[in-house]
Amino acid sequence: MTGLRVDHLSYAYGAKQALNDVTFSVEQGSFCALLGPNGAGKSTLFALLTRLFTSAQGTIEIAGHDMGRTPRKALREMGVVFQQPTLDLDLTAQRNMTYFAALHGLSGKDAQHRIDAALDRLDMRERAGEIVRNLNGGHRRRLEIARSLVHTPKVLLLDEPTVGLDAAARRSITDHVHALSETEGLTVLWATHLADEIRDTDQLLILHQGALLQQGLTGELRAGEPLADHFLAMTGATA
Ligand SMILES: Nc1ncnc2c1ncn2[C@@H]1O[C@H](COP(=O)(O)OP(=O)(O)OP(=O)(O)O)[C@@H](O)[C@H]1O
Repeated sequence: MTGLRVDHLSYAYGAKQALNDVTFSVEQGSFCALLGPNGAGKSTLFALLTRLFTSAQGTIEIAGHDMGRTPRKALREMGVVFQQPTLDLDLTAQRNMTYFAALHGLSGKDAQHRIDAALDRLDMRERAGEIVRNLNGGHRRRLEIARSLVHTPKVLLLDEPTVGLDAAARRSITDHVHALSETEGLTVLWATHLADEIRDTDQLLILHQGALLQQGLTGELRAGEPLADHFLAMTGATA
């Protein structure tokens, strides 16, 4: 089954073509990395996938639901972690989770059960009572990922989720999210410009100047070359 399907998607800001006829699909339970240099069109793609923007050209399907025809069903199956953090720093981790659950119509014991499970998945349960301002950057990011899973989506989208984190926190978060796709069947789209966050067994999309230059299994695409070198050869940009 397909977790995420994008078909002939294009988008322009006035005369500036930001995405040009992008087509790809990600199987349910797969981890797919979207690698592109600054300005490649990653954020534009995320804005379209999350329906912040709409486009008359192309279609998007989330867990079998067409975003244009049945947006609510499609969005219900989606968890999103945006590049800019959106936690309330003055509330506890728990309150941030409860608030988000309520936005999804979840309350009471059912909500708490889901919150506990989501915090457990990211090893954050013991920090539930802490004020977010007192958490380090890595723990805040893990909390945001836990929060995005409260309504048990089938597809998780993350837009450069490790920006600003140190190497250890980056490693921990990439490991956690890889584990979510492996053990829980979550479909993951992970946008990054950092080649070291990507594994040979991940599906890879290389986006450059709004177009997909390559897609396939990372290990096969890089064919023995370090991924950063392969990316440089494809795009002229460092990763
Ligand atoms: N509001 C806008 N008006 C005009 N052009 C824009 C606008 N937003 C983005 N662009 C252009 O569209 C292209 C794609 O931008 P986008 O932000 O999607 O890239 P990105 O891969 O997410 O880059 P970054 O990693 O820097 O966020 C870039 O050339 C950018 O300059």
